[in-house]
Amino acid sequence: MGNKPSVVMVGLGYIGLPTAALIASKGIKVTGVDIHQHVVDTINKGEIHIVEPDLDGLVHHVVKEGYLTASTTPAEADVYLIAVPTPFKGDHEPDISYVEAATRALLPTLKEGALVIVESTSPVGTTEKMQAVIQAERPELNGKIHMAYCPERVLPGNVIYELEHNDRAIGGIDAASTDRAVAFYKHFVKGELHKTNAKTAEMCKLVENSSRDVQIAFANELSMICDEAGIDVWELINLANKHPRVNILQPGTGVGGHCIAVDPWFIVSEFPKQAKIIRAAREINNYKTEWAIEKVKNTALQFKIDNGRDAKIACMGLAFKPNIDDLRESPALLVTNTLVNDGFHVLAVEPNVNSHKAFEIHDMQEAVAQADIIVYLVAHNEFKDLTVDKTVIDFCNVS
Ligand SMILES: NC(=O)C1=CN([C@@H]2O[C@H](COP(=O)(O)OP(=O)(O)OC[C@H]3O[C@@H](n4cnc5c(N)ncnc54)[C@H](O)[C@@H]3O)[C@@H](O)[C@H]2O)C=CC1
Ligand SMILES: CC(=O)N[C@@H]1[C@@H](OP(=O)(O)OP(=O)(O)OC[C@H]2O[C@@H](n3ccc(=O)[nH]c3=O)[C@H](O)[C@@H]2O)O[C@H](C(=O)O)[C@@H](O)[C@@H]1O
Repeated sequence: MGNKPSVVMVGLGYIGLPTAALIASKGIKVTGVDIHQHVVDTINKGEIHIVEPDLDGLVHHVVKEGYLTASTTPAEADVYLIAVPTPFKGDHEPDISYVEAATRALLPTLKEGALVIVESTSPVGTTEKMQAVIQAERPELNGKIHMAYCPERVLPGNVIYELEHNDRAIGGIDAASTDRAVAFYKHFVKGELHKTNAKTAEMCKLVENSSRDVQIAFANELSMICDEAGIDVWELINLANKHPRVNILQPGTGVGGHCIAVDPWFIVSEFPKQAKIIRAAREINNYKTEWAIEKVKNTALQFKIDNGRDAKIACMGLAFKPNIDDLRESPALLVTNTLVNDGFHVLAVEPNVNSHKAFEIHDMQEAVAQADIIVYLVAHNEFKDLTVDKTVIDFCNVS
């Protein structure tokens, strides 16, 4: 490997594309690989298929300069990175079939001295399993390639900055692999690079997201206790956080997105007897969404008893968290969908999205004027300046 390695990035989604573009921006030749032809074609035009601030300019630049090209098949390279999906299947079992398919796709191009890095969030032991796949299919490379796991920690919406500046945990299958991977990340990461082994790095990623899930579950549990007790949970948390060693997170409509709501299950499914708090947190955060649905329904039914007609309910926000347009695994969307499907009169509002296949998206002011009940599901900035003199149900401290 010369000073600047050649790189293949397998998977060109929310993680793979920004990472490939950042590496390419350092003057390193990157081949991005994706199974979807339209993804490859879009990138080769210097355009992007996902929404992330500042990504379009970066991709346009590195494609134009010839440092990033996309393809449906891998080329031979010094370093291979894998950033394909790792969803769960069935009863919350991790599905590593995409990582295995990506690993198998690399097999024909692997050469002695190559470094293979898994970045996909993965259950503990995945990197060793992929090592076994390579050993079985290319036994002549045994002991002659390096492998490591390096999880991604970026926050959607701030990916380009965090990719470069976050610290990283890097765990090889052996010390030499760790050192190789650290040397590689030094080309484009300014954060500290912390050495460990593959299993610890795999668990580290799962633990980071589980820790946040547990902390949010505590806040959500408090919100339901306070509702029963007639206490303002936001005031309570604010007061409790004045303690020098207390830092409670914010309750909401539930926990969404395709990571924090997924990754803790990878620990629970592998360690079902031990992972009691982690499982409880997942259940509490899911229950918070059901609880919210019941609360809205009960308020609407009481409105009907009092007024002799159906309530018009403005559902304020559909995204999985504030100030983004991402609706994946969104508790707010689940609340809105459930109310619509159960026959309630819903006016859906989402300032960051123009249209939705299941229902009309209403103008914010128009919905507030028309509605009888205003339900704040996501704390979008746009909602904070609204003046509302109707019944308000606020799950996210907007009002
Ligand atoms: N999106 C996020 O904010 C974060 C995601 N992660 C993890 O990173 C991994 C990737 O996630 P995203 O980039 O969000 O997923 P994504 O769904 O946006 O992108 C994955 C890409 O991989 C492609 N792909 C699937 N199988 C392939 C194969 N065999 N060969 C080549 N390409 C293939 C898909 O077509 C897709 O374009 C997951 O494990 C996720 O949990 C980790 C931290 C943050
Ligand atoms: C430990 C951690 O902060 N992980 C990050 C997380 O990104 P994500 O955008 O999913 O996290 P988030 O901002 O906490 O939002 C998750 C969900 O939790 C909710 N949420 C968040 C904080 C809070 O106090 N209360 C609350 O209810 C949000 O509304 C949202 O529905 O998961 C990412 C991932 O793994 O994909 C990871 O890279 C990010 O660094």
